Amino acid sequence: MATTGSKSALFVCLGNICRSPIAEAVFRKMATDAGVVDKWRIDSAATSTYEIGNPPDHRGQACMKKHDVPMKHVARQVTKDDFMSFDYILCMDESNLSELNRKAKAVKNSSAKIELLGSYDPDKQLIINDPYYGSDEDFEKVYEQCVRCCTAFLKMNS
Ligand SMILES: N#Cc1ccccc1-c1cc(NCCCN2CCCCC2)c2ccccc2n1
Repeated sequence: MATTGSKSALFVCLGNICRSPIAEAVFRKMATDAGVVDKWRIDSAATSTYEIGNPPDHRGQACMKKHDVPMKHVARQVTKDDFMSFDYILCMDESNLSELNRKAKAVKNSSAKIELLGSYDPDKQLIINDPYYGSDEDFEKVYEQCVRCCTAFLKMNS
């Protein structure tokens, strides 16, 4: 049950072990540092079933430790209820976006705003690419993009 003035954001990617748990953790730290985390429901999820029950990728964990951002998550797949209960569903690439819009069509009263997280990037990098087959550098790029986008998103919703 949402209280007055509360908002909610669900970060989504393909497997919910690389990009979306990083985005969730970065946003939660920013909201905490801004003193508003209690006004937010923050979570992340996958479009796929690939990694359900698994922790974040070890490369992402190493990146977040390097930046002193707490990250603790167990991968889950997005549910029909998510489309009704979150204000924002923020995803990483066009494949996530089309998959989410397809799933939303099967939900009677889907009210979430489904957007690319990259649409908030002041550097206009619209897509946050999947680092699964990539390097530590690719995870660092995901982190930097999430910092820029989450900063703008929080500012816009404060
Ligand atoms: N798919 C793709 C893909 C395409 C391009 C770049 C990355 C990926 C890619 C592949 C993954 N797991 C390997 C394939 C999984 N199996 C696919 C067939 C069904 C049974 C599961 C990922 C796992 C977690 C997070 C991101 C991932 N991303």
